[in-house]
Amino acid sequence: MLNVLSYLKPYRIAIVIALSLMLTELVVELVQPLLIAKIIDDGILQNDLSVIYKWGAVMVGLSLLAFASGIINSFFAAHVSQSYGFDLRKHLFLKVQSFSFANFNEFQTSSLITRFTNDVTQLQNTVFMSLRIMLRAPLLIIGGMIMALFVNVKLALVLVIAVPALFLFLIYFMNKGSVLFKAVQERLDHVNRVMRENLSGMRLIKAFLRWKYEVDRFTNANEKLRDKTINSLRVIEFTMPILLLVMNLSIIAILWFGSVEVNTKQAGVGEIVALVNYATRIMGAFSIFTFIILAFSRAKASAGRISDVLVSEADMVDSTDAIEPGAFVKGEIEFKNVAFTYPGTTDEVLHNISFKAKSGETLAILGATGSGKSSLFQLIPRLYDANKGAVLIDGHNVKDMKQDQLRKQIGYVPQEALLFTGSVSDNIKWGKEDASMEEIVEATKSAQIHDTVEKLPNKYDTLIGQRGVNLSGGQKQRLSIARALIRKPRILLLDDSTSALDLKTEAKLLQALTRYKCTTLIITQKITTAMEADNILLIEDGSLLEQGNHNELLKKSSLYQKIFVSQFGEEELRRVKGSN
Ligand SMILES: Nc1ncnc2c1ncn2[C@@H]1O[C@H](COP(=O)(O)OP(=O)(O)OP(=O)(O)O)[C@@H](O)[C@H]1O
Repeated sequence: MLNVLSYLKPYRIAIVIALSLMLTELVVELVQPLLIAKIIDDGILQNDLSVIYKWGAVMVGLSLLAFASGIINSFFAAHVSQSYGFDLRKHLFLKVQSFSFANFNEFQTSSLITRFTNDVTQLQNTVFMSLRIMLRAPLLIIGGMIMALFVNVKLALVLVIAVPALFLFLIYFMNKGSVLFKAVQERLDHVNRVMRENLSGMRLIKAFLRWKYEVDRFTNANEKLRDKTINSLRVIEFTMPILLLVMNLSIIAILWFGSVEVNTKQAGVGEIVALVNYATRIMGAFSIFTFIILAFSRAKASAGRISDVLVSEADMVDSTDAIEPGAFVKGEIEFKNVAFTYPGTTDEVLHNISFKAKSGETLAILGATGSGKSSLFQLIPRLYDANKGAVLIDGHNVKDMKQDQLRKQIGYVPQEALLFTGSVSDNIKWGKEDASMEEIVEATKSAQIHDTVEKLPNKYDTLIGQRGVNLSGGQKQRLSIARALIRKPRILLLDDSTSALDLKTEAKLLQALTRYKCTTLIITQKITTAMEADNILLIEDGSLLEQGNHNELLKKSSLYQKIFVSQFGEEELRRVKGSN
């Protein structure tokens, strides 16, 4: 909580001004009953009009002062709360950018979205309310009691007993509420998660006629959110009637004992009126306490959730003496006895992998689905760190390099071609912000997508829908390749990125890649692609089964022969072996 509140520091002057103005309003409110008592006792009961005029004018003047203070206070409260929300979102965003995938395992995406939006808004509103009314309520209660004691100590004892009891009662509910509202936010996370999965998988849902299942899943999550919220509100609900009961009983007690005091001339009517007035104001302040408990309980839960993200240590940070490979990287890749287990899991997915790809070479990686090919790729740009052994680039362990310098040298095309909302050229420039139109065209020509882009309605300015919905799978793949090529990387990683291309286009693409002279690693299922590579790695169940070029593997690897036969037939294998 303190961690999250520390973001208010830059606004301390504005906060002090807002609180001073709020205190001005409060003082006026506390003085009013005293003035009323004076007007009744010294003016009305004594038939002295001058007293009525004089204190009446003071009351009007003070009301105007409170009015002006209220308006200026609102201005500062809005400024502070909005700026605070802005800063929190910014710091959360920056923090999340520094996360490794291991960090991401800690927080689900839907939960992060709820924290960025709902939780920040909750805190922002609480800050606004605190500067406007929330702090005013407890101060009004305490100030009201003190003033009541000042007016008549004996009668004010009623309030001295009732108010602290109510305070303790409310604090108990506040703590209880905070636990319950944390659970509400978790349910909200769940609703967001279901909604997110549903919206991103809409095509699949329609194709598999799964909408009814999805509606049920959403209804279930929604019901759980409703029930939990109702449950939490229930705790808060009966605080209000109890408050009213206790305060009304206090007022009756003041009137009862007050009438005795007036009869015995130990108190004036004005004093009783002032005390009842203080009691009513205290009751008003207490009644907004229910709302305050609600807001603070939610804010406390939200602050905890935001704080969890902010204090979470990014586990992949550059060491202070990290090497800067800069532009000198040759692009030589070496894996030395590498083993890898995904964070938070126990099964090793890569075992003792060793291989080398010399600068400018092309290396194909073949293996069954789930054998660990993509996992191996992710260790090169350090999306994850190897648990054993070392991944070396130009002889340096990637763990010793500056991450951004390392990644600058790598063009990575992930298995799922992900595009962003924006134009075709925006998406390609994503790989190099300052790329010229010539560079864009050069990249798209190499990726064999230039002709297709030229046929789009607005060519390079054609807008791509969310995640590239208006493009075919092969078009998305080639645009992703163009995005990687525009950086002229020293290392190019293609994770099954040519799977949707026909053989002719793929051959042209591979030919074009040779011009880039980068070290290229291609995960592929196609023998035709592997044939073009200088070296082929055969991966099975996370182990490197065999390596060699096409001809070598055809001779020595039964698995490679099997893959070859599955794509070209027994006869072709016999023919090729015979001609070798
Ligand atoms: N983020 C993750 N957390 C935990 N385990 C994972 C994660 N990603 C993949 N795995 C597991 O690691 C193993 C290797 O997966 P990987 O994606 O590397 O295989 P692959 O050979 O690239 O498969 P495919 O050809 O289907 O893409 C699989 O058993 C998979 O379940």
